[in-house]
Amino acid sequence: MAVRAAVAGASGYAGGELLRLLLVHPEVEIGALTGNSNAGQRLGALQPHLMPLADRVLEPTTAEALAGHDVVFLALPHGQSAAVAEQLGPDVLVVDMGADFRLKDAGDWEKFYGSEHAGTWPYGLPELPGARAALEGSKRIAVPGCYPTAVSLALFPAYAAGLAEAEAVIVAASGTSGAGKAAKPHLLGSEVMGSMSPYGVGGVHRHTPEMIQNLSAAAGTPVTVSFTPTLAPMPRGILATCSAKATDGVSAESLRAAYEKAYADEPFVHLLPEGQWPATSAVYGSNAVQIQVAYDQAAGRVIVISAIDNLTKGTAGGALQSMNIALGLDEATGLTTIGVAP
Ligand SMILES: NC(=O)C1=CN([C@@H]2O[C@H](COP(=O)(O)OP(=O)(O)OC[C@H]3O[C@@H](n4cnc5c(N)ncnc54)[C@H](OP(=O)(O)O)[C@@H]3O)[C@@H](O)[C@H]2O)C=CC1
Ligand SMILES: CC(=O)N[C@@H](CCC(=O)OP(=O)(O)O)C(=O)O
Repeated sequence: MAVRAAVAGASGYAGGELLRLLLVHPEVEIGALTGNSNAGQRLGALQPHLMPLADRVLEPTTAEALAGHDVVFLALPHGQSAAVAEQLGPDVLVVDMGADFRLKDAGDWEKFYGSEHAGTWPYGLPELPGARAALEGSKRIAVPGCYPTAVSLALFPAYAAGLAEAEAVIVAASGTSGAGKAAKPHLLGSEVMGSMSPYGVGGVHRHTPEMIQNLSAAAGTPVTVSFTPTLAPMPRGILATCSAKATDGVSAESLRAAYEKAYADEPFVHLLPEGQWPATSAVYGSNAVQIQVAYDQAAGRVIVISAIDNLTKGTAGGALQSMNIALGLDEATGLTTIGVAP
């Protein structure tokens, strides 16, 4: 019997990417599609690439519209999910692609998001230690942020293997779709084209506590994170350059061995052959993660570089991968590691 899925926020980038994937998921039937300011519009006018759904009309995002489904995906701005989720009942699988339920520490939430903490749900990054067990059979899933996905997958094996000191420095570039569809002055084509620029500098980006949460759990001790995001002139993709001081005795061989072991059986994470470097173009439109490691002996630092598609593994693909686990389906159902190139 098909899994009936509703998508709230179907007019946005994350909702659109999710629908692109759901349309080819063999176990899913697409139910209600909701929006906010675009309620009443044809989906074809908003997401012209989703041809089979072109004549579907968006409903307002209400509990009534989302009732009667096995799975409800919430692709809403952060702060909007809790009020919707609490009306959906405990038997529906609710997958929140926003930030509302990712953080464990209410103080962190209040500091970085400026509102009351709604709670903490099982975290939808299956590759992290213990994450799959928490997702199996769960009726609630918090999908990670796009940067924390790229950064946590890059660095957690080094921390879990005791190869990195508890301080990480991360500079990551994101494509502009990471910021959503709503018009913002710094995202105008004339500002973004042909230019790269930093934002959220100095420990203020709201993904910082999420990275700290994941890396500290892997290290078993608090890890400090200095995170600098940058905006790149491309529609999709994240390239994260992550480093940490190496612990005593680390070698290029021990570093590589730790990553080979961590990712040997992961269907979506590819530790690249030595000499090959991650590229956003190689993961475009796919759920794949490319990783490469290096030991900078002179600086005594572990360097790990990861590439993901922010809309796929960074949100909609990760959401679907976690849904598959929660429902007892094969984890890779409906997902591909095949990118679009050139
Ligand atoms: N873009 C990305 O790469 C990633 C996004 N996410 C998260 O996914 C969520 C959606 O992001 P994204 O798709 O990029 O954003 P968009 O701005 O592209 O889309 C936002 C969606 O939410 C709807 N919406 C806006 N305000 C409200 C409201 N008050 N109540 C109900 N619905 C509302 C919009 O409807 P309408 O258009 O009809 O007004 C639209 O469907 C966010 O929480 C984001 O942080 C997570 C990881 C990566
Ligand atoms: C390029 C860009 O602006 N990216 C967004 C991250 C998108 C995301 O993952 O947001 P949520 O945590 O709200 O889900 C940002 O830096 O705010």
